[in-house]
Amino acid sequence: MPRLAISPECARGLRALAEPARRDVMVAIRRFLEGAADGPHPERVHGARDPRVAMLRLTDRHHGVALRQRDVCWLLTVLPEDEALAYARRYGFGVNPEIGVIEMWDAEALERVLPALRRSAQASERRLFHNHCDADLVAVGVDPRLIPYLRLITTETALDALEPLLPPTQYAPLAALARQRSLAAAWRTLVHWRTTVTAPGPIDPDDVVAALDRSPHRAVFITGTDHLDRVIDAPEWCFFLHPAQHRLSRTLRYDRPVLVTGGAGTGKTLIALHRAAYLAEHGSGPVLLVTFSQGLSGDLAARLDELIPDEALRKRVEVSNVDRLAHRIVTEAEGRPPTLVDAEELAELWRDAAEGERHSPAFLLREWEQVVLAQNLTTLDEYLRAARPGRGVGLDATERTAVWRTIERVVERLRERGRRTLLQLAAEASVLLGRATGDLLAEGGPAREPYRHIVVDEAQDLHPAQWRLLRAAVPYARDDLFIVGDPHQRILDTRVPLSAVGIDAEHFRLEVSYRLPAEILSWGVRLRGGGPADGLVEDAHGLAGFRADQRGARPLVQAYESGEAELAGLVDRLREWREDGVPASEIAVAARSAELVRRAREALHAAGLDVRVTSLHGMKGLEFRRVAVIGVSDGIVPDPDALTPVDEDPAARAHDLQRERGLLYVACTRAAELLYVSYSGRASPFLPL
Ligand SMILES: Nc1ncnc2c1ncn2[C@@H]1O[C@H](COP(=O)(O)OP(=O)(O)OP(=O)(O)O)[C@@H](O)[C@H]1O
Repeated sequence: MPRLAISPECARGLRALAEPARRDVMVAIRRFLEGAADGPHPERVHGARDPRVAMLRLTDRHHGVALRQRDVCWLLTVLPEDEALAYARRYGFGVNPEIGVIEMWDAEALERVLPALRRSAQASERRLFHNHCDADLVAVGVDPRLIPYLRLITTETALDALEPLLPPTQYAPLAALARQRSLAAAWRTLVHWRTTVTAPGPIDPDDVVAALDRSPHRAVFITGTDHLDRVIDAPEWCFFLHPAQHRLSRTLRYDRPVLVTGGAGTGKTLIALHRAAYLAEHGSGPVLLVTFSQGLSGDLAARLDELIPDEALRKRVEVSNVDRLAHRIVTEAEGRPPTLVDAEELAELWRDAAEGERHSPAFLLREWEQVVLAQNLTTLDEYLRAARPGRGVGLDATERTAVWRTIERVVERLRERGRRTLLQLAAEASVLLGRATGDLLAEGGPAREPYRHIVVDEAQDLHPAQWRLLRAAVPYARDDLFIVGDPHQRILDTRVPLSAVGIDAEHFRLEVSYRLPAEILSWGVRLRGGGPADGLVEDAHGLAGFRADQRGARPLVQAYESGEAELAGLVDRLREWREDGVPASEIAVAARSAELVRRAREALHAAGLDVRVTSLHGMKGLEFRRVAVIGVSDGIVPDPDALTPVDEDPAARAHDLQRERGLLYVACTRAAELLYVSYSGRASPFLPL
């Protein structure tokens, strides 16, 4: 029986085929897979650059192009006959001598540029790689067949011009070698492309099958006809992970908690989903996949359904958000659901309590959440001795005592009314779990943590009380916590390093955004400011190195005379997008103020444009092809009501500004294709010039 592997390009092409051609092609591929005597057979292609290239006559019109070795056929594409023939003759194939992954390059185009390379080499004495012998180049993974071309290259610009013709695993080390002139730097670029943690064993450059096994981002081996249908029908991210994504999500075991950070669109959520799926299959108990909000957990659950079609396996993963988890644990312990206080009532309680006090209600609320609840302080004595990280105004012992008394009054009022905040619930739930575990451990019984593995998405916004809850909900054991997040996308005030909540995590960083075109990414980085963002990790990194592989349109920033003109401009813009054929579900509009959200919704609804219109907060974690962010005007962004007065607490104000900036950055980086930003009057001070 032949073995079939499918490339992501092939899966994409098959998905795009119109019916009935698609159905007929799929029937033929199934027959090939089943080894049917009258099914398609690989045929040699005359004039192919690689003798292993074969053609499969799938239907009268469509032919498959494959690379064949032994019983394996790696199906690269399905095209009309002429195009398939041209494709088959065009590409060269190899196995990276250093990391053993499969490589494919545009050999025909390279041959076409050869005369130009020769001419420029004749005109210049300089050779870009003159310092490196052939063995050096092979040591950083260069295919020996490409070396004659490299010897003609005179400048970095000439090398960059060849990038589209070379496999990325050839271009990346060469570019590093040209820029940094160091073999170690060149070699390091290759490590990103390894799909396993450990280096592969000896590499046979002629063994295509072994190379395909090492390249799950380029080839999925099909196990049967049902699997074939799934690989073609499911979204690409379900089967084809980029090497770092694959490596991180499918590592056999982690002995310590893991933290993966990376900029917008680097695939953190996909990694979290794949890790959860991996743990469902290979882990040793119930898995919790947890995120920040209820809306996001709904989205995660739907994506996990796509990733794990097997119902029994899917049931091993519970998808939730931290608030819901806390609520459930408290409900179970108390036998009835706790009553939550709403924001208005809480604000009123703080207003009453602060009357006649030195500090404002907002200051006191922050002190409660960021110092008292964050450190789980339960007595005045503990509070008097506590550090107050992130708080800009010092408090002496007398002031602390007064603040503590005020906080106590509010907590007491809440207790009297039988109401609690979500953070209080998280704190109580972690105590409840700790108690259960402690008791059982004391008896020498099994641990009572409800989960064996926890995977956390959007980790940057979790409060220390929530971290304590998660820590208490899973035993200290291998593969306990797998955490993904981006400190630059923080939209709340928590900036806690994991080490401060007892999580000693091994840290990995992702650098390539697969969502953003380079133009939106670099604009976004200017908006956000590339400096380090604190939280999650102790040694905060900036956004240096964060990059995108794809190019696209620059963000369009549009100024208007008035709010009305801005809304009219939005309606025109969205009409255009719909006329371009973009489905309404792939468009989102966001604004900072609830009033603007309401007005935009009305204007768009009246124009028959029913797209998602939401607050900047509501954009967190989502993705759309086209995004419009409106009302990015001075006086709206940052929201003046969300800023602490500078004379009250300058540090808190600086944090507020950073949070508001992060919020705008999050909304703008949801756009995978086009970003439109508008304002009326003066532009927001956050907008890059
Ligand atoms: N392996 C992949 N296959 C297909 N698409 C991918 C892959 N990796 C990333 N992408 C694209 O990049 C997008 C971003 O992935 P994901 O949402 O996991 O990133 P993220 O790092 O969680 O983003 P953010 O932090 O901005 O929410 C995906 O929705 C998808 O469009």
